[in-house]
Amino acid sequence: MRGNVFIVGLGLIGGSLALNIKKQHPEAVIYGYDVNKEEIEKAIILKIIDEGTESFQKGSELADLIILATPVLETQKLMEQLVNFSLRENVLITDTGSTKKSIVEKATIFHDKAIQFIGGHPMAGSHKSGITAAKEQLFENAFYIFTPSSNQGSEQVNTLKEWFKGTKARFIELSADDHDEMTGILSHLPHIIASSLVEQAKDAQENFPLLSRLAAGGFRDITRIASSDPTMWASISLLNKDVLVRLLKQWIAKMNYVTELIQAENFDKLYTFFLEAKIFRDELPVHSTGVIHSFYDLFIDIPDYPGIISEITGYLAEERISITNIKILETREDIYGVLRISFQNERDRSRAKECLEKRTSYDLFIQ
Ligand SMILES: NC(=O)C1=CN([C@@H]2O[C@H](COP(=O)(O)OP(=O)(O)OC[C@H]3O[C@@H](n4cnc5c(N)ncnc54)[C@H](O)[C@@H]3O)[C@@H](O)[C@H]2O)C=CC1
Ligand SMILES: O=C(O)C(=O)Cc1ccc(O)cc1
Repeated sequence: MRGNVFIVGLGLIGGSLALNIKKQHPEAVIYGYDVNKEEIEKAIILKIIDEGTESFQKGSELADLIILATPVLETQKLMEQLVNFSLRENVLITDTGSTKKSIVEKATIFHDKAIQFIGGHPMAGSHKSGITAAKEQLFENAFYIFTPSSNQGSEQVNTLKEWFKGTKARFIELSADDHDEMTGILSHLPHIIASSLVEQAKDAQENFPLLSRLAAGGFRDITRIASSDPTMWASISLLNKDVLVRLLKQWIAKMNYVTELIQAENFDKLYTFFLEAKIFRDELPVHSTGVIHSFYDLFIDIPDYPGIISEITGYLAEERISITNIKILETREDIYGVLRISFQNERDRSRAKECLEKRTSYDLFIQ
C-alpha cells in the first residue's frame, strides 16, 4: 500500500510494527516520533523508520495512518492533541495500548470531526522495551485485537488489517469491555502478582543474603514479566482500574482460602486446588494463542574465569549454531556470573542448550 505512516512511540511495539509495515509495503514512507530523541536517531540508524519528525504535530499532519504506540496514559493525552491538528481527510488512527475501554471512550472526541480511530492491541511482546528490542517476527501467530466501535463499518478495520498484514498475526475483533476483562485476567493481574512476589523476595533478602542467588527455575519462570517497563505497567493498572480492583479482591479471597486450607492442614482440598489448576494449565493451547514470549534467550550460570565466553561460543561455533547477542548480566561477588545468549529461533536455542549440556556442567536455564 502507498501512503505515509506515522509511528508515535518508537519502542518495542512501534518499532516492530514499523519493520513489518516496511517489509509488506516497501512503497510506504514510515515517519516516526518519540519524546526521547535518541530513540528517533536509533530508529533511523537501524533503518526501522525512513524519517524522524521534529514534532508530534508535523508527523500527524502528513500521515495517512497514525499509530500511537506509547504508554496508555500518554496515548490518551496524544489523542487530545490530535483533535486540534489539521489532519489529512482520510486519516486512519490506531493505537497499540494494552487497555482498550478508556482509549475507545476517549476516541469519541474524534466523532465530531469524522476522524476514524480504531483501537488495537497486538497480544505479543515481552518484558523488554525500547527500539533496540524491536523485531520483525514479534507478532507472528499472536492475536491482534481490534476494538472498533459499533457504529464503525468494516472498511476501516480491513484497511488496518491490510497495513498490518506483514505481522502474520491473527486478527480478531472484540468489544473494549471484553478485551479489558480478559487481558485483566491473563496479563494485567499476573503482572501485579509477579511484581509482588519479587518485592516479597526483596524484603526477605535482608535476612537471607543468599536468597537472590537461590532464585532459580520456578521463581524465575513466574516472575520474568516483573522485569517489564514500570511506566507502561503503572499506566495499564490505572486505565484498567475497575477490572483490576475487582480481580485483586477475588485473588485475595482465593489466597485467604488457601491460607485456611494450609492452617487446617486440609490435604484433600489442597490437592484439589493444585490438581484443578494443573488440569486447566496443561490444557492451554501451546504456541497458538495469546501472549508469546518470542525472544530466544538462554541463560547460563558460569564461573568467572578468563576465557569462559570464548569457551562457550567456541562449542556453539563448532556445532554451527549462530547467536544474535551475548551479554554478561550480573557478576556476583563470588565466583558466579550469568551469561545471556540470544538466538534467532527456538530451534537454535534448544540445539545450543543440548550442546552445552553435553559439553559443560554449567547450569542452563530459560526464563
Ligand atoms: N511491551 C509489550 O510487550 C506490549 C506493549 N503494548 C502496549 O504498546 C504500547 C507501547 O509499548 P512498548 O513498545 O512496549 O513500550 P516502549 O517503552 O518500548 O516504547 C514506548 C515509547 O514511547 C515513547 N513515548 C512515551 N511518551 C511519549 C509521548 N508523549 N510522545 C511520543 N513518544 C512517547 C517512549 O519514549 C518510548 O520510546 C504501550 O501502550 C503498551 O501497553 C502492547 C502489546 C505488548
Ligand atoms: O512478556 C510477556 O509475556 C508479556 O506479557 C508481554 C505483553 C505485555 C503487554 C501486553 O499488552 C501484551 C503482551
